[in-house]
Amino acid sequence: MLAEFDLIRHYFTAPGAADSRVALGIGDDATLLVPRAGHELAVSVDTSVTNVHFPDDAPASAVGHRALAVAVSDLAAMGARARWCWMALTLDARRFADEDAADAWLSGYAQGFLGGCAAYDSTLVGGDVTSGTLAISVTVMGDVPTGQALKRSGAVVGDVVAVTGALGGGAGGLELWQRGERDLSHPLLRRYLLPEPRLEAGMALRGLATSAMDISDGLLADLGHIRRASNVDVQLDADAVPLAEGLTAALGADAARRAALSGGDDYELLITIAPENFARAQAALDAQGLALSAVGRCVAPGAVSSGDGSVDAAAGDYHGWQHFAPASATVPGDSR
Ligand SMILES: Nc1ncnc2c1ncn2[C@@H]1O[C@H](COP(=O)(O)OP(=O)(O)O)[C@@H](O)[C@H]1O
Ligand SMILES: Cc1ncc(C[n+]2csc(CCOP(=O)(O)OP(=O)(O)O)c2C)c(N)n1
Ligand SMILES: [Mg+2]
Repeated sequence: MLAEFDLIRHYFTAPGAADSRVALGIGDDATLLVPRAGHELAVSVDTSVTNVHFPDDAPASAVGHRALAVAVSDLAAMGARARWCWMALTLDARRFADEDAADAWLSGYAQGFLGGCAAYDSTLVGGDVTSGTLAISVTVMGDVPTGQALKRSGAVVGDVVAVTGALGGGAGGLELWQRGERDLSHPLLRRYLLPEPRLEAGMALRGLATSAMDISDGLLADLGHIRRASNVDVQLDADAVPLAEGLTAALGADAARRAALSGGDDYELLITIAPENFARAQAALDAQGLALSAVGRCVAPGAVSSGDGSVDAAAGDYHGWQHFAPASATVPGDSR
């Protein structure tokens, strides 16, 4: 096994053009960056842990891609452009004791991670390597013209609630993986293991969406964040939620609906937008080959009869992902 520093140099020195806004990159105690004038920096960190966020036996390249993509998704949700990332990698010393196995895994992982960096225009500028349970913590930094970031707090009564793409594919892919499906070209497996952050969509929605977030925990749970931050309620039309390709065929109608409403791992954008701007936003995303579907309306707090009434009766016992929920607990997705 290579020493930490050799490992970093060997696997994680990204090729490509030097980034003129990196005054000092990998190799010193800290990174020095030159922010763009007239922009705010958007910064976020997300951790991916083996057997919590991805299966232990997932292909290494997918693990690398996914760890970056889910972190970059938070920049997309802010309407920011990706710029830089830091990757803190914890490797299981026992699993990586065999040199060939370690090399195979790290090569695949680096290919997935650095491929994502190239695709999202995010330069790897630092990180950390430690031993322990396999986990990856990715910090992303992006920029957005001052005042134009899409927050969770801007929704107002009357806004349309909309989602990009289709939902349920993340949870559907996880279910298929657990059933033994291993063909990474399967659309549902791709949605789970190779999600694509909606960066271009987020940028196109600047000045149009009144609020935005990415769907990581499940639509119902994540809607709760916008409701709380914006002090609105949401009348959701659960039947209007677009289902991922092949989801109903793979899971059946009930489980497909549950996956789309509360499965999580979709990394689509959830937005609110004034009705008069909806068609313009839809056209902008259509030009990117991405659907924008209206799934509900923002209403005054309390205007819907009860917690589950804000969704519809059939969704009442659905819940979103919670890291510390006991296995038997049901947590209403739209509870505050
Ligand atoms: N350990 C922590 N310390 C400080 N802030 C945290 C911590 N964990 C989460 N947060 C903050 O709480 C908010 C919600 O976090 P999270 O649910 O992980 O958001 P997301 O789904 O966008 O990743 C974010 O603003 C995040 O920065
Ligand atoms: C092996 C495995 N089991 C279960 C899941 C489901 N899952 C784990 S974490 C999570 C929610 C998203 O992760 P979180 O750490 O909450 O991300 P954040 O909201 O901070 O972006 C989901 C749906 C999964 N992705 N992989
Ligand atoms: Mg997070």
